Amino acid sequence: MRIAVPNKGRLHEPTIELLERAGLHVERTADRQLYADTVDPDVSILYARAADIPEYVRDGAADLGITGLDQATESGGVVETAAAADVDGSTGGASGDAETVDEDALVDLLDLEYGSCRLVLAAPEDGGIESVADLEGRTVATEFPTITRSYFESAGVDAEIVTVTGATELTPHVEMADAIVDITSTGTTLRVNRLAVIDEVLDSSVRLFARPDVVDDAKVQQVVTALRSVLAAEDKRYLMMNAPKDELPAVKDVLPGLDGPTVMDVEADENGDGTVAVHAVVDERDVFSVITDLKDVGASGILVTEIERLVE
Ligand SMILES: Nc1ncnc2c1ncn2[C@@H]1O[C@H](COP(=O)(O)OP(=O)(O)OP(=O)(O)O)[C@@H](O)[C@H]1O
Ligand SMILES: O=P(O)(O)OC[C@H]1O[C@H](OP(=O)(O)OP(=O)(O)O)[C@H](O)[C@@H]1O
Ligand SMILES: [Mg+2]
Repeated sequence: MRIAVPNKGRLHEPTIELLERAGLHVERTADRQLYADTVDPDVSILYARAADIPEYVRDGAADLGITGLDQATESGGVVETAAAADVDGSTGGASGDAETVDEDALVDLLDLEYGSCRLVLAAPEDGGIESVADLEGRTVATEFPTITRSYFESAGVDAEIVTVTGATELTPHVEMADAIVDITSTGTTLRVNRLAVIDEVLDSSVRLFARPDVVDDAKVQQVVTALRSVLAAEDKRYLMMNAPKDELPAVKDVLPGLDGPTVMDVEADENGDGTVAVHAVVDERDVFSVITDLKDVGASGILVTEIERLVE
């Protein structure tokens, strides 16, 4: 099984890092390599441009692809979520309507939660363009012509779309366009170029994509489980502590845990006064208050550690 991943650009490093954390160690060879093996002999990596990855998956050059939702949407074909594509056969209703399933669709298996950005319609500040309707008969420059065309179609506005390959923000200032559809994340580039957001076109983040025919493949499911376990662990912490046995109910009240805390006898409890060790998984954002509450009920020696992966 082959996974297409970005060969360079801002998505390359975080993608390799995620695969590593998921236990799919990528073998490093020459810098300009096309393929790499992983620790799993059945899984290899194909390096490609972020924008080309959806096509590689559709064509069968790769089975899975990791890239931005914006890129998958731009490359054509409807992008279905795993549930909407009815991949596990358990969902019914409207999603089961075969006529709505596009042959070219890629299945959006998992939101990998990085590379977050927004595709927005933006126009010069104080330039008189305040809504999409103001662009009737005007020109819009973008690196995303497919998405932009369908956005204007749904808005019922007839605008001319000009395709550029970068530095889109410059085009309104050289009279090439009246507005742009471009990516923004921090908003710095728009601000520097005195452009104001008129409308949101698409919310994007990096996803794991698959062709519909490989979704039920056992290896694909293993990759999904491995990647999901990294995401699940990200905002959790593992807490270990000692607590007096008779305070256990109070300790358990403080620790919502996944399946409640694990409680173990402590060998060093020589005088048998009933000290136990308690381990639990806690939401990262709750750690601060949970520790205060634990100390109040007599817990001591509290350790907080990060979790590498959490397979549920
Ligand atoms: N601020 C941002 N600007 C551009 N892309 C972003 C941003 N934040 C997240 N992304 C995601 O990264 C993708 C761009 O990947 P790409 O490989 O083109 O990276 P890049 O760093 O822009 O490289 P290049 O030098 O080729 O432009 C976008 O399609 C989007 O999914
Ligand atoms: O909201 P911001 O944080 O400012 O990010 C948005 C900018 O970043 C991207 O450009 P990139 O750096 O990829 O350069 P490029 O145009 O050469 O692709 C994108 O095309 C915007 O111009
Ligand atoms: Mg770029």
